[in-house]
Amino acid sequence: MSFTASPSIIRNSNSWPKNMVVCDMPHHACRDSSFFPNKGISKARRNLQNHLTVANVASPLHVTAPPPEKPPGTTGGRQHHVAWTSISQERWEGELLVQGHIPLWLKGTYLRNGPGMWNIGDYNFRHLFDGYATLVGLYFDDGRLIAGHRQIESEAYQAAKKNQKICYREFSEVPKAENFLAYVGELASLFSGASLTDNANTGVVKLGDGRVVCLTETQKGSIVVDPNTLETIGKFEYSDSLGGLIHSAHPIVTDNEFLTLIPDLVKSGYLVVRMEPGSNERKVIGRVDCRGGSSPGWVHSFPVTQHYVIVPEMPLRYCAQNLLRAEPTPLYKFQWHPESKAFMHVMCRTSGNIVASVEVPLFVTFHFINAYEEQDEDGRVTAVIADCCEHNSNTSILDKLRLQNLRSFNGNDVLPDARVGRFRIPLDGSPYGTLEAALDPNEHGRGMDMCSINPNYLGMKYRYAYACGAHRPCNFPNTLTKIDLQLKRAKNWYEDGVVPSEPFFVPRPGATEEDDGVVISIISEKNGEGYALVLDGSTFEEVARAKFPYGLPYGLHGCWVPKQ
Ligand SMILES: CC(=O)/C=C/C=C(C)/C=C/C1=C(C)CCCC1(C)C
Ligand SMILES: CC(/C=C/C=O)=C\C=C\C=O
Ligand SMILES: [Fe+2]
Repeated sequence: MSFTASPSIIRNSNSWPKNMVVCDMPHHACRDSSFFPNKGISKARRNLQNHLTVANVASPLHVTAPPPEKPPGTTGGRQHHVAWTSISQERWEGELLVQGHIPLWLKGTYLRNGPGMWNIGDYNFRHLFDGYATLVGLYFDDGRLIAGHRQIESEAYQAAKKNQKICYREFSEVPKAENFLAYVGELASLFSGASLTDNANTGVVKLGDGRVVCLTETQKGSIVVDPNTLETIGKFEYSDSLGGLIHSAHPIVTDNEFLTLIPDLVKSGYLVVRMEPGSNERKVIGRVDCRGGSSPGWVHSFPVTQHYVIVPEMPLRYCAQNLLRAEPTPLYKFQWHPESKAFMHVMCRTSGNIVASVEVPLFVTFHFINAYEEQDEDGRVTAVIADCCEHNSNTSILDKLRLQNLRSFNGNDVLPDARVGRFRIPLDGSPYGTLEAALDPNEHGRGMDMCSINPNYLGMKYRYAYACGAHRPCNFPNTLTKIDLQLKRAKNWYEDGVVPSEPFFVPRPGATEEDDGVVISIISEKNGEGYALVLDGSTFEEVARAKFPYGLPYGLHGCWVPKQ
């Protein structure tokens, strides 16, 4: 990854760089993405690269830029937190002033995706997950940090800008009948998936072949981006004929493979599929038939072990009627079916055989943290352990993420309790698995979501997880927490009024300790500002922070692209 600031940033450290590629127009004024010719940004990148090569600086060169003029977001006349305020420029890029010391080994780009724009013109979206995708990049090199963000040019976003209205079905928003009929043609488009969004606002992954793809829950919302310029390159087209309209928002991605689950809404089940680096073709490993209900459970994410893919069957199930509704229900496109029970299925990665399928206590989760195989003294695998951010089987968390709720915090503690839910799935043929808190949830303020681990421990016995916890009273997870699953303790980072995004762990190259690395998060502050934060993965103390010239909206998931 290369730095991407203009040379004027370096020469002129006290003023807004003249040739920085900035749009401080309100987003609805930026209707045409050709407004920003790519030529400028590439030239700036080349110039800075040349500068770095010649100067080979070890200490950061600073720029302080004035915040773009932006009307604060308001709810009923009251200014609301910048975390829940739409980004006001389509893109920005510049070097940040670093306080503290970014480790010199940290060379690469942290990319973070999320729904950063929650309105089109005067129309305000309802739910956090509805927003159009904003991709943020933090480029680390030589202790310096260049940051940028850019809107992802999905068809849904482009159509909304052009027509000044929603044209595709988002998480909760549905276009008014005349809009989408006019836009995509006929009603059949609903069933073919043509009216579903491709707004890739949930996560971003680096495939083994180097391609970087932004994702959401719709398959058509797989969009290839350039990690250097944050530019939208185009659709990631799956070349197989597996069909299906949706998939897990969180595939398991390593240098060797891409694994995901494709829910089958017709014959209630899931296809477990695998794609090789360099390929666009997913191949079926196996199929799981659901044991409860006529519809599969929502699979936002799933875990793997060394030998198995774990397929969760959550009683919060996709609901065909709700998919077709024009107005959102309290559970959006889903329905809670406690009578259908909850199950965990374990599939062998190589044969596709189901080696265990057990009933488990009811649960609600977005995010699995990790899983591993438990062995007895003789090294025989006796069970699978799978950990997740579990919302005490309370579905109300989905509705708590409505923007109106997030924007109206008045000091009352309204965040439902959550925990690290640990499933134990026996492999001896027993019909039941267990689900218990892996540590006392008070250790992390009974808030728990947006987790990461050391990626070298994926599918293996592990000790540490990083996540967002709670410092109560709050209405959203507002701390960063390091969970020690061995000692059953948590260490928490908190500052008054902050909304931190997912703490993302980057291991130090060559490290032998699991927590030897850094944790990166992007913080939105109550005064409308924000900064990138780097914590030591081991001590969980701050090592550096770098203020943005503007506060960023909340974001969801990220990935690390090491410098080549
Ligand atoms: C941002 C996030 O975490 C989740 C986003 C989920 C989305 C966009 C879900 C979209 C869907 C539709 C538009 C119709 C089909 C069902 C479903 C996958 C929920
Ligand atoms: C931000 C979130 C839950 C927070 C609750 O405590 C869930 C995000 C899910 C999508 O990625
Ligand atoms: Fe997620």
